[in-house]
Amino acid sequence: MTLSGLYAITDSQLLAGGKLLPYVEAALNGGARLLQYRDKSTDDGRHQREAESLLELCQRYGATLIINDDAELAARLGVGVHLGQGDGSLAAARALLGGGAVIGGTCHARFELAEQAAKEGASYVAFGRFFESHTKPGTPTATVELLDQARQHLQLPVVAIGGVTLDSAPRLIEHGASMIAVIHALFAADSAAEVERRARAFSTLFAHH
Ligand SMILES: Cc1ncc(COP(=O)(O)OP(=O)(O)O)c(N)n1
Ligand SMILES: Cc1ncsc1CCOP(=O)(O)O
Ligand SMILES: [Mg+2]
Repeated sequence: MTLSGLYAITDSQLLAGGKLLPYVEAALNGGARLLQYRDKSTDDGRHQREAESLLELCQRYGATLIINDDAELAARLGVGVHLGQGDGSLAAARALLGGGAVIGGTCHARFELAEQAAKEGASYVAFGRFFESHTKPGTPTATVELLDQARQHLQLPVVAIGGVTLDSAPRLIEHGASMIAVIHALFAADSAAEVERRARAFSTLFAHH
């Protein structure tokens, strides 16, 4: 599987009212290679149902599905997981999901968290937020120097996240981000056609990398 390109992340508010599947399909049509199912509610039944539908879509498009926060749901579906600093151990997730699963870890703006994530068996590390984020304001701010440091000293693909737009993404990619994770600049759109157009524009940025 590819750990490079546009990494689309769902949002239960932006995709409410029946938009989840059509907007995600549009993002996949536009070239998103990874999809994270992120729903911060505690509705386990909905999580299970929606994640199953998203898995079916991802399989159709050859994309990789990753579940936010919940390694057990990921294990039930046989997919990957993304864990933040308070979401449980990456090593335990690796033991649960096996060697082939994509497991990502949030490292905010701290290189030593990325070194730790690598030791615990992460498949990628995520730095950010890089810019003001409507979706998750107030987290620590990362810089492109951190991306340079990761490119030089870390043997893992790097995700850049947080307020990334079509205008700001190229610089992050130039500094070594293998994936750009996006919610608002992709899914805050009036139509599925617009999501597809944006996904294609993000994906094109990776064409020469
Ligand atoms: C790709 C990616 N990077 C970072 C995050 C943030 O994870 P976390 O810090 O656990 O915050 P929540 O997303 O759980 O609110 C992410 N989800 N995905
Ligand atoms: C989940 C997360 N973690 C750090 S910033 C962020 C939100 C990313 O969403 P957006 O692309 O809308 O800023
Ligand atoms: Mg989390």
